[in-house]
Amino acid sequence: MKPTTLCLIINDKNEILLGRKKRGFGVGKYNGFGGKKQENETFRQCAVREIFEEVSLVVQPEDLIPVAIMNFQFPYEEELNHLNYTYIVKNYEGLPLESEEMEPRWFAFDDIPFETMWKGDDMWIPEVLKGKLLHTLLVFGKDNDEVKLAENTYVDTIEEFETTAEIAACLRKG
Ligand SMILES: Nc1nc2c([nH]c(=O)n2[C@H]2C[C@H](O)[C@@H](COP(=O)(O)OP(=O)(O)OP(=O)(O)O)O2)c(=O)[nH]1
Repeated sequence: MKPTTLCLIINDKNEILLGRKKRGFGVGKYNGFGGKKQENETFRQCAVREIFEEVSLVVQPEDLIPVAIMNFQFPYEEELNHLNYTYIVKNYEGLPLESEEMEPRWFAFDDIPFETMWKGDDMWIPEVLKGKLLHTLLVFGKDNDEVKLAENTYVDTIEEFETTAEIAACLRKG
């Protein structure tokens, strides 16, 4: 199960920065910024690196606010399964720039383009934007697109671990 990160960047006008993915898995969809964690880095370091690579913003690891542990399950293509830390980011330096991977755009919270995003996003992103902390399970169908099961568990804190085994154990506890 691969470890990944996802970052929802928010400005002081209460807009969210999303990127339209230009290539690879999820191409064409708007999403937060993030990707696979490398072995030599922590989840927070991964998030900081991915934000810089994908949209040229500089974020300090301590300015990442963990808001969800996402369990993305693809039963028809299990190598796509991933456990993910999602962060909200309110402190960043620089201006968002388009990269080879992402074309960024700010959206008002009531204008998030869920119709051009991953299908389950409308059931959990609004919750974390409201300040809720979540453990979320999303199970995708045969086309790796349709959502077969979506389950939010509301939690009091997001515990941070560095191995997928520890994260999986934490999710089993609820
Ligand atoms: N918002 C959202 N993102 C999803 C969902 N399902 C899903 O796989 N993703 C995203 C999260 C990750 O950015 C990506 C899968 O991880 P990945 O590491 O293979 O893809 P990537 O191309 O973004 O990563 P990388 O090459 O930059 O490391 O897909 C979903 O339901 N909602």
